[in-house]
Amino acid sequence: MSKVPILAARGLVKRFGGVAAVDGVDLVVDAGEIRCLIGPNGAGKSTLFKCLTHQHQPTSGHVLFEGRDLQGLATHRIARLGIAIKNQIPSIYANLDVRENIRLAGLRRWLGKRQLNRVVELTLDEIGFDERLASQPAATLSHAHRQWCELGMLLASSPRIALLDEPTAGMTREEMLKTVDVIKRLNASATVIVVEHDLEFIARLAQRVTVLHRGKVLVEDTMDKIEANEIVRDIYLGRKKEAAHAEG
Ligand SMILES: Nc1ncnc2c1ncn2[C@@H]1O[C@H](COP(=O)(O)OP(=O)(O)OP(=O)(O)O)[C@@H](O)[C@H]1O
Repeated sequence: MSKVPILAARGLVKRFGGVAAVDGVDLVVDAGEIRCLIGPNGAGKSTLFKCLTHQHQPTSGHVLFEGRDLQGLATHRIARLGIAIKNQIPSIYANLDVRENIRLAGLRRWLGKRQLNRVVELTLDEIGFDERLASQPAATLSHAHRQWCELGMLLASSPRIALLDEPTAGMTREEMLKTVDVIKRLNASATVIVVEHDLEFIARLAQRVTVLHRGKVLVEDTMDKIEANEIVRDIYLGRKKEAAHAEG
C-alpha cells in the first residue's frame, strides 16, 4: 500500500496578471521530513509558501494535507488540522510576555493546567530562554529572540507540520546555528518545510532540498547533490555575477 504524503501540491499555479509566480509545481513531502525550498530572488518561493499555507488562493492546482484538499478551508480550520505557519513577520502578542505567548499557543492542545505548565517550561528550555527572557514582554525582545519566541509557540502547539518562511532572515551566524537546533527539536515531532536563502543553514538542516526557478521545480535532491549540480550553481553564481556587475 502506498504511503500518503503529509503534504502534496499538484499542478499548483499562481498568476499575478501576466506573471506566473508559481507555474505548475508538484511537490510531495513525507511525514517526518525537513524539506527546504530554495531558489534565487523572484523564483517564486514566497508565493509557493503562501499557496501551500493557503494564504494565497492558487489560480489552479491543489494542496493536499494527508490526501485532503485544503481548498475552501478557512485559516482556523487549517490550523486545527495541525498545520502551523511562521511567516517572516512574527505573529506574537507584543503586549504579553514570552511565557504567556507560549502558554496561549499551548492551549490548542487542550491539556490540563499542570500538563500545560510543564509544556510551557519545557518549551522555554528548548528555545534556551531563562527566567529573565521568559518574563519579558514580547515587544521588547530582540529580532532573533522574537523569532525564537514564535518557534517556541510552534513547539508548544505541537503541530503535525510546520511551514517556516525564512526563519533566519536578519540573524547573525551564531543565531542561525541556534535556530537550526530549535528547528531540529520541532522536527522531533513535526514535519518541517522551510523557505530559506542561507545555504549553510540548509546544509545543516535539510534532508531534501527543492530548488525553484522561474516558478517551477528545477531539481529536488540531497543538499550534497544540489551543491554539486552545475545548473543550480549557474543560477546562484549567475545571480552573484549580475550583482557584482551592478555594483560595478
Ligand atoms: N502580490 C504580487 N503581485 C504581483 N506580482 C507578484 C506578487 N507577489 C510576487 N510577485 C511576482 O512573482 C514572482 C515571484 O515572487 P516571489 O516573491 O514568490 O519570489 P521569491 O523566490 O520569494 O523571491 P525573494 O527571494 O526575492 O523573496 C516575482 O516576479 C514577483 O515580482
